[in-house]
Amino acid sequence: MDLRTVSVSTLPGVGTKRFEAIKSLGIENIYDLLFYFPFRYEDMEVKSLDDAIDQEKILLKGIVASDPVVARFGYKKNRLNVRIMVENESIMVTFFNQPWLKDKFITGNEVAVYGKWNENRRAITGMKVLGDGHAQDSIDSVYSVNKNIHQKTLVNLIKVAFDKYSDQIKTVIPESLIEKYHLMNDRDMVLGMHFPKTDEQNELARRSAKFREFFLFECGIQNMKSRDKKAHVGLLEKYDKEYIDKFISGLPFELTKAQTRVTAEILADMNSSHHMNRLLQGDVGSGKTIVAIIAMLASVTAGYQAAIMAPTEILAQQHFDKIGKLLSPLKIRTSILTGSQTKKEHDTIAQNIREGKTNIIVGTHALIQDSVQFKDLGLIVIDEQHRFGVNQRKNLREKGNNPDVLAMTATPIPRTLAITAYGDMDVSRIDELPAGRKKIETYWIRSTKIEQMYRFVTKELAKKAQVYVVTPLISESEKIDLKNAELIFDKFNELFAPKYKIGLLHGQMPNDQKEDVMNQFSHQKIDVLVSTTVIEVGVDVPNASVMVIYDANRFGLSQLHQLRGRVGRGEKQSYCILIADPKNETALERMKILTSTNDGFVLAEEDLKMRGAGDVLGSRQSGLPDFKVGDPIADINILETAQIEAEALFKNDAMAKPENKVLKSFLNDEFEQLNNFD
Ligand SMILES: Nc1ncnc2c1ncn2[C@@H]1O[C@H](COP(=O)(O)OP(=O)(O)OP(=O)(O)O)[C@@H](O)[C@H]1O
Repeated sequence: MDLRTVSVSTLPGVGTKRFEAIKSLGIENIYDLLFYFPFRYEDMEVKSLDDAIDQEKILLKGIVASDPVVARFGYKKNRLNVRIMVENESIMVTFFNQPWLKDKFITGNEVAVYGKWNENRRAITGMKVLGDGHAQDSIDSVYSVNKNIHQKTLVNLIKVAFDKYSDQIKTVIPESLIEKYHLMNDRDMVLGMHFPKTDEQNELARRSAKFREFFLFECGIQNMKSRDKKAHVGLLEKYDKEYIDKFISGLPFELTKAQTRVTAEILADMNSSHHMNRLLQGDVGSGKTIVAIIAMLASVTAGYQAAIMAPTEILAQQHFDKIGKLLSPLKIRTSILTGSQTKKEHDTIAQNIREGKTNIIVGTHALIQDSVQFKDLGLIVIDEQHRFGVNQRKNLREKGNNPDVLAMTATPIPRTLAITAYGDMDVSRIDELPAGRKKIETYWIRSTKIEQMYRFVTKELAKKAQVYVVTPLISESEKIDLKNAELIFDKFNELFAPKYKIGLLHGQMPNDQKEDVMNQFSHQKIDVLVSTTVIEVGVDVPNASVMVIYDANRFGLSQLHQLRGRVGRGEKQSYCILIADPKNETALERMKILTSTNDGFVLAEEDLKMRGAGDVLGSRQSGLPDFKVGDPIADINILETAQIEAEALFKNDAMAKPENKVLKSFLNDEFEQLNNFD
């Protein structure tokens, strides 16, 4: 019997109202109910007073030493006080608003009270009382419920369902893996998750449930990947190899080995009939842009259009300028589409794109509007892909006839994210910087020492350095940020103008002004650029060599690394000065890590540990699925094992084996849902 086809409403005691209530938790059938696991457990082991920790929960056992007294206070409130003797000490027990518990305390009887310990008063605020005989050790499961349904009701329903259907719980994980990793079968796991008798039993059940959850997820990913590969649905972009080789040898610099390798990987994908879904990862300044340009040019030589979507207008403009410089001598027609163009401009550009008059289109998310239709889109490049939501990426993909996709990111991908969020993508990595780059020297100073920074900047300016000064995000409000940037701008003017030219850049400036300031900075007409974080990603001015970041503790590690990556992009020795007054250990730790390493990978791993995946990649856009039992960061080892096993299963076509029958039919039903995961 498939428990997913048996409705919870068939259980005794579940009428229409209760069924509705339970549905509000997302539970409809017996399978859902049995796999609705507790989100935490309360340790109900009796402890000694020596183990009691202030403000933490504890279960204490003792003899009732006084008659309970219920006192009323306030409006309809009451308090029950009773003393119990625990290890020869009289402990005060208080329960709020549960006067009926009075009957549980009979002088001279043994009781166990679970509650919050107050060290100062040697007292406990009770949450639960276990009477005589019940005070043995146990573990209590705690479920996430809502106002429609009580913990107790839910637990009872799970009990009833388990008693009736436990024989029908089929184990979906292949037997060989259960043995290899010493896991529980699904029936024992369900039992150990809901009603554990010992910590060991619960521990094993949890490990099994985590493996099961990760493994099924990874099977979904593998399935998607193998479908993409098998079905010849991708575009075959037969590009002109000779032309591309010539273009590469004509570049003003030689590609690094890593750039050459990833370019070959990408071109091979494009030149095959399977669909390319590739992630290009390379640390800040490693030279991803030129690789993307080569790929786009290849697509054009194959007779297709190519598009690149950037997260900000500044970046789109920068790409457009670079592409124009390199490709217009070759008569490649390029255009740029952003949100700030007039309707007339937009319409003309969109028409050229539709009619195939434009070969390469650079844009922001304006590219995904309905009014933009391509004639024959062959390749999409998505720059800083985590800045776009899953849907935005999907929309762009749907613009052509399943075009090849190249996503780029400078965020080094910690293992967790590589396995989960990007699991269905092939990954190319640029793991070296262009020759001649020097290590950026990073210093951290407290705001009281700000004069040191001014002195340093004075010295560097005298050496013709260009300086970025990034002002903090004081609040969510752009206005306040701006005011702050203006104050700092004034200060720099006071100190350095007119000898040096100071520029100001912020998000609220009209586009053409932003462009103008950026242009002046990149042509060395501005010496110091005071900016909000609009310059965070991608901005490329190789001559700039000093980065000053105010209130650095307000930024995440990955973000600081991105900002710092705006310098050290040429051959000059570059510096980064972080101004911060860390208020706690973690903040202090972050400053220390930044000054000690330039390795984006190390920083991203640390960031992930400190802040969680959602924050590192921008919440909800991380593409990380919502796991229920496992935590992709804390349980990375289980996740990796699950990934390896799922991959092996698909690689060897082992799915056809009889031992995987249950898994296969289970997944067949689940895949529909998993396929939506982009
Ligand atoms: N092989 C190379 N040799 C020398 N310079 C290079 C090479 N490849 C790229 N560059 C230059 O290095 C700088 C950084 O390259 P690019 O802007 O592509 O970096 P990126 O990987 O996109 O970094 P970010 O993620 O910070 O935007 C550019 O000025 C680019 O022209």
